[in-house]
Formats: sequence, C-alpha cells, structure tokens
Amino acid sequence: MQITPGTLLQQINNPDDLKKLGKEQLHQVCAELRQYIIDVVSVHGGHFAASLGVVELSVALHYIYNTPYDQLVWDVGHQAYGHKILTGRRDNFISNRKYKGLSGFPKRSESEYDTFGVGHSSTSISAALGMAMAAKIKGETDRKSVAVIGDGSMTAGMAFEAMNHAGVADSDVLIILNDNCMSIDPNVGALKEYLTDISTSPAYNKVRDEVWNLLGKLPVGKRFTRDMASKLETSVKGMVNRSSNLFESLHLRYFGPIDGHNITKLVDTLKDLRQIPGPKLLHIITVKGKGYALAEKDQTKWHAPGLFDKITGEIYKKKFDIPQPPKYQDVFGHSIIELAEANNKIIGITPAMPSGSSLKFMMEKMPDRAFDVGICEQHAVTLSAGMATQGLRVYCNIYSSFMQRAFDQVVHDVAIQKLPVVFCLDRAGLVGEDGPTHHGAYDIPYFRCIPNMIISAPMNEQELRNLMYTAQLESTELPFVIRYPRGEGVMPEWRKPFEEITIGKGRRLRSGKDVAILSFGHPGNFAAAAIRELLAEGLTPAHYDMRFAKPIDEALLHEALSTYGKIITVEDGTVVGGFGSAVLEFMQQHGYKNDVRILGIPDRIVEHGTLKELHKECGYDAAAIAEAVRDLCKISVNAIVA
Ligand SMILES: Cc1ncc(C[n+]2csc(CCOP(=O)(O)OP(=O)(O)O)c2C)c(N)n1
Ligand SMILES: CC(=O)[C@@H](O)[C@H](O)COP(=O)(O)O
Ligand SMILES: [Mg+2]
Repeated sequence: MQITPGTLLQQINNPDDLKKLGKEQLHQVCAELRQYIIDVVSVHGGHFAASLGVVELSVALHYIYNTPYDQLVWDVGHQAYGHKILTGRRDNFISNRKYKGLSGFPKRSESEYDTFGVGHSSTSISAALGMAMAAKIKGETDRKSVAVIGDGSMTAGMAFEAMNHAGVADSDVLIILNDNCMSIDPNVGALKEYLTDISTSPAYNKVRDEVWNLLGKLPVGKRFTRDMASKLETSVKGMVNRSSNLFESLHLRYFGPIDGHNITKLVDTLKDLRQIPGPKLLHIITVKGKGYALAEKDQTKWHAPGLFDKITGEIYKKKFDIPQPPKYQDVFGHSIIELAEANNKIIGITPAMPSGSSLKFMMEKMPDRAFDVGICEQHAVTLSAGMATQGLRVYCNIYSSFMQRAFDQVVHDVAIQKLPVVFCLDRAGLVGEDGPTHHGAYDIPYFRCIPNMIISAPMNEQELRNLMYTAQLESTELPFVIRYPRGEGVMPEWRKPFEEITIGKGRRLRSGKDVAILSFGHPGNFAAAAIRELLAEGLTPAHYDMRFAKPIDEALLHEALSTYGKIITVEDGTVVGGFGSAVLEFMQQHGYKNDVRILGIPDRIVEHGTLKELHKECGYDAAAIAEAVRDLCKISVNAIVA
C-alpha cells in the first residue's frame, strides 16, 4: 500500500529543507509528520505513542539546531521516528524494524543525524555531555549538544550520574526532559511526584513566566552573554531557592515547564536556549500518543500496539480455531501468583516492565507484594538482595538485555553473599524487531562465569512453572536464573500441577544413533522439529533437554558423550562462553574427543528482523539443526531427495 506524506513533508528531505519554511508553516509540518507516523506504523508496526508525543519537539529541534553538526541524542530512541523521517529517511521509513531495513532506534551506521546508538534507556545525558566536552576540548565553541530524555528514563541512576557531572563540567549541553508522566506503564516513584509538583506549582509557573518574559526581551540574533545568563539566573533564583529545585541544585539552569505541543513556543524557547552557554535543562510537558485519541487514552496499550486499523483503532490479532500456547511472560505472570498464594515469602519485582513481564497481574492482585521500581535494573537487583537477607524469596524479573546493566549487583550483592534471589530473565535469546540492543544474547556466559549461580532454561511452559516452583523451595539456597524467550511457548494446556525439578538434572527426550542433540531451553523445540524431519529420512538423532547450564548434568553428559560420537549443542544465546562452551569444557576436563557442533547466536552483532528470519540467519532453526545433523553424518539433503 502506497503511503503518501503530506505536501510539506514531501518537500523535506533533510533539516535544511525544514529550515526554509516559515515558522507559521510548522503547524502543518507537525500535522503531516504525525499523520505519516500513524499511516506507516499502523501498517508496518513499531513503537507508536512515544513518537507522536514528540512530533513538535522533533520539528523544533531540527528547525533551530544546526544538525548534524549540533549533536542531538535521543534517549532510548523509541520516540525518534519523527527525527528519522525529517532526516532523510522519510521514504525508507516503511522498512522500519524490518529485516535489512531501518533500525527502530537511532543508529550511527544508519545516518549522520543519529549521533549515538540507543535502545536501552538513560544514556543520553552522558553521551551528550561527552560530545559537549569533546567539542570544548576541540575548540568547537559554536557546537551544541542536546539530550532528549523522558521522565521514565530520568529515573535511572545513569541519568543522575550524568547530571551530577554535567552540573560542574562547564560544557554546553542542553537536557530536554520530555515529561509525559508515563514510562511504558505509568511512571512510578518520588521523582515522578516531584515533576508533577513542579509542573503544577504556582510558584514555579511564576518563575517560568518570568524567565519567558526575560528571554522575550533579548535582542533577536544577539548571542546570549554570560552576563545575561547570570541576570536570568538571578531572576530564577530570586523566585526559587536553588535547593528547592532538584536540577538547579545540581547546577543545571532549569527552564520550564512549557507545553511541548506548542510549536511556536518550543521554537522560540529553543532559539533562546541555543544561545545560553553551559549546562541547562528544559522541562517540557507532553502527552504520550498525542493526536491519536485512543493512544492518548490508553498509552500503555499504544506504546507498541502492533498492526492496527488507523480509522477504527482495532489492533489486529491473529485468530485461531484451536487454543494456542501462551506467551512465556504470561505463564510467569500467572504462575508467580499461584506460588505466592501458597508461599507468603514470595515477592515480585520489575524495573519498569510490569506489562512486558506480566508481573502486572500480581501487582493488581497482591499490591503489597509486587513492585514496579522504575527503570533501575541495578537497584532492582540489590533491592531483591536486601529482601533476600530478610528471608524473602524475590522473583526479580528483568529482560535479559537490560540485566546487562546489573552485572556487578548480581556478583557483589547476590552471588558473593549466596542470596537465593530468583532472576526471571525474560526476552532471553533473540528478540526480533528491536534488534541488537535488545537481543538477550549474553546472559548465559555472563552468569555462567559467576560462582554460586544456578542457570536454567525451560523448554516449555510446564518446565517454566516447575523451575519457578523449584526456585522457591527452602532447599534451594543459591541465586537461581530462569531464562526464557520473548513470545509464545508450545503448550496450549500449560496450567499443570507444579513439580520439583532436581537442580542440575536434565532429561533424555529420546535415544538415537550416531548423533546426539543437546539443547538448552526453548530451542529444544527447534531440535524436536528437526528430528521429526530427520526421522522421515532414516536418521535417528538422540535428544537431551539439558535444562541447566550450571550446574550442568554431568551424568547425562557422560551418557551422551560416551554413546554418541557426534554432538550438536543448541542454545538461544551467544556461542561464545555459553551452554555449548560448557559442554566443550566438560569434554576437555574428561578427555572426550567427540565431533561437536555448537549452534547458537554467532559472535557478531545480529541485526533486527523477525524471529524466524534471525533464527534462520544465525543457523539454529529447525532446518539448520537438521542440516547440521546431516552434515555430521555426511549426508546431503539433495542426496536424500534424489
Ligand atoms: C535500561 C532499560 N530498561 C528498560 C527499558 C524498556 N523501556 C523502553 S522505553 C521505556 C519507557 C521510557 O519512558 P520515558 O523515558 O518516559 O519515555 P516515553 O515512552 O514516555 O516517551 C522503557 C521502560 C529500556 N529501553 N532500557
Ligand atoms: C523501547 C523498549 O525498550 C521497549 O519498548 C521494548 O521494545 C519492549 O520490548 P517488548 O515488546 O519485547 O516488551
Ligand atoms: Mg515518559
């Protein structure tokens, strides 16, 4: 389907084209940009509400700043669709998040306007400050750096580490706080309350108006001098005690809050701020989903809704005649409630992903035992550790790629102290369209190298439930990782009674001849599908679902390695240091010389695409596993067909 941008947007191939327009035309540009995002995302998918909320900001920034010379850093980057469309990617935007197409996030290799690769939150202030300091060091005194960060992302420690530095770095950096009072789910925490307070407090609004008036009095085109800045500062401080404004107390000049949908005001404000040297913060108030009524109303649902009918707002769901397997996240979300009902020590924690992890079910049912702690993975882990010292059994649910942030907390606060925290690592393995920043590729090695860790992966829903059950038993005294992938499992009838699984014990699913496939987690289903195909060809590989990468089932490994000369390992994680590596280490220790193939995520950055495309590309889908068996048995598929 052909999607045609509006008449002005059609003419904007880069920010220079935008700058040729009169200020009065920007309303139309914003309307057309918003419509184009709706048109494309409804048909091609992607993040939605966040980009709609920053349409005016995107236009104003590229209108006023001299991008890409001036450096613009988008935090997370899920809101940067308008930026992409305005910076030379309008026509290619239909390939957004598609295999070999545009990335869903800013990416340096994609455009010179994407100054910094993002996907994980709260990096923008550090990155923009780094750029501002570099500009100063290089003598580029006219070069500006801007970080755009949301209120949700502002809750993370990294943002505060960066502001702590920015306040004393004497560098020209502007932080724009895009405050829409939402994370993916409603934003949480004291900072959120504070931002609401300063947005609504009459005292601050008075200051805002004073500052606004002062800015308005500046001679047009005249560079903002230090003298003027200090006059402005005095005016601000005259109204507000520095210590009463969080950002001011960090030595960031605070401006706002202003309406982030008023394009004229945004343009005028940015024009003035561009001339003010030093570190400063502009607080803008926006509405997530602005301009699409349904998204404004249910912002969580429309964060990334999937394909939808833009007229009726119907979000398309595949329809099936028979029951389908649930998502792993929902099995987690429902099973933790069952476990918590029977064990009052169980607590659930998520850093900002109640919907994504499905912990929201427990938060609704047991609000005093399940917590969203905001975007702060490090805090989530150490908080869990603190609770564990008091005998609570915390299920700390973090996406595998976001857990990368909290490695030290896992080592220092959990593993060294042997605290039995349960880490439910959702989105472990390739995640698809979000791409390399979000693939859960590294958790097996980064956990496997830590002493005291138990690392497990369920092959299906029932296994997930049983691992969750086992993790909370009094006899389980160590940190317990359960990694499972994005999306659906394989068992429509999944709610079976809980059963204990012996820690470190895998299972033989079938015996065979010549070749054994050792799988870890969900890709065991790819192996099972491969075996079904191979059986029809007269090949009979054995299959072991190993369940644990640590402690690994040594008895089962001895059985497999001494029975089958050829071994294939399969995992949904990097092949470097992962489950396959654990098997190789075991072989080396015990003198086995089997012929081994390690299948998993290769040692390179895997881009975005559908899961099907990526599993194929990485060579561990059913077809690739079957081919590996044939290859090990030296039978080509063509020979079989002939
Ligand atoms: C480290 C990290 N944790 C969690 C996420 C998942 N995530 C992506 S966007 C988002 C909400 C961010 O809220 P905010 O910064 O306010 O942006 P908004 O969506 O409201 O525009 C979250 C939690 C992430 N990208 N990175
Ligand atoms: C931008 C971001 O980090 C999230 O929106 C992420 O895309 C969510 O991923 P899931 O769709 O797997 O929950
Ligand atoms: Mg927000």
